Amino acid sequence: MRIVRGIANLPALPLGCVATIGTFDGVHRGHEALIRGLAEQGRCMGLPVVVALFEPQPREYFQPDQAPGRLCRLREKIQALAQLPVDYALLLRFDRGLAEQEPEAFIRETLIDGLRVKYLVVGDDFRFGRARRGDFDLLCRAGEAAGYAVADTPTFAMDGRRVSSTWVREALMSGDCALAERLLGRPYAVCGRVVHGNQLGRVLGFPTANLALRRKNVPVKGVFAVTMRGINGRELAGVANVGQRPTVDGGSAVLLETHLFDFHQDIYQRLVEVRFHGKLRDEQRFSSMEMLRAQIQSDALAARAFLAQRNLLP
Ligand SMILES: Cc1cc2nc3c(=O)[nH]c(=O)nc-3n(C[C@H](O)[C@H](O)[C@H](O)COP(=O)(O)O)c2cc1C
Ligand SMILES: Nc1ncnc2c1ncn2[C@@H]1O[C@H](COP(=O)(O)OP(=O)(O)OP(=O)(O)O)[C@@H](O)[C@H]1O
Repeated sequence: MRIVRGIANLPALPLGCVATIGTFDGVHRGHEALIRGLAEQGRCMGLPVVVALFEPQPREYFQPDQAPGRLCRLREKIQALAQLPVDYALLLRFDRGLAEQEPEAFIRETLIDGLRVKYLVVGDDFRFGRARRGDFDLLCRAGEAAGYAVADTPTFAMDGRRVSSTWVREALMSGDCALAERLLGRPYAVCGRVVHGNQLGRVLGFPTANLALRRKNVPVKGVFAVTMRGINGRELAGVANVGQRPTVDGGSAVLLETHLFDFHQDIYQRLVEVRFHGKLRDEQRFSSMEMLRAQIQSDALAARAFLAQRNLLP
């Protein structure tokens, strides 16, 4: 899969392509089904598969303070798309120019002249262009004139509900990691670099690898049984807290802190992935460090038991 920043950087696609456009937050099983269907069409037509992504996500552009916590950063989204049959991930910068572009101009410049799209798949609720005036019907009408086909996606549902990024967020907020995993097709995970904390963890007896979350809003909060990938080629087990550490007045930044079991290496600066398997409790403010320490100790035992049950303890 090639990553292309902006339509101007797309290599010439002489025969055109099959394409889809969207937010794709989390790259869940609904997205996967759509992309696999698109790739099948691409194979039949002998055309490459393009997934066009808006970045930032449109809701983040329009409502920066109210947009829901995103499930993944761009880097993770690209990693997940790279596991699917996608030839090009096209990043469309969602800025004022794009938000205010007339939908007809978007169709002409991006879809027809840029992508030379021959087959486009979007949800029938897809809206785009100035004042969200562009819709499925407009895409179809323009397609008839320009010679591309438009299809909407058959809904991919589980337990009678359409799988969506919103549902994955709801599952995580309610602490249901198992449901999030079913909807995503893999455990919910956060990637990042290990940064320095204030070294209190060692004093507490529970050193932690800290990841700065660099987002205002995260869809997970509280204490979890986790595993970590990216160190020594193994999956390490641990217990993690996502929060603001009210007991030690951790400030306003949300941190993901992971205590790995039976592990004593220096991993500062390492790029790791933390996978969330089960929620143990909400973060709390304790009246003493000793109470916090005792609680973390019982969290660690609970996490070990939880992971052992799922064969995730090395
Ligand atoms: C499993 C676990 C659970 C935690 N739970 C809480 C909590 O409920 N309340 C809180 O204020 N801090 C909690 N913490 C955060 C600790 O306050 C933090 O790890 C400690 O202050 C060390 O910070 P440092 O890494 O910056 O040195 C938790 C940490 C871990 C690893
Ligand atoms: N469950 C699904 N079945 C089929 N197509 C889907 C499904 N979920 C999303 N899509 C399609 O994938 C594309 C990208 O979806 P997008 O990420 O915008 O929506 P979403 O996952 O429903 O997120 P949200 O919950 O934020 O609305 C769209 O064309 C959308 O219609």
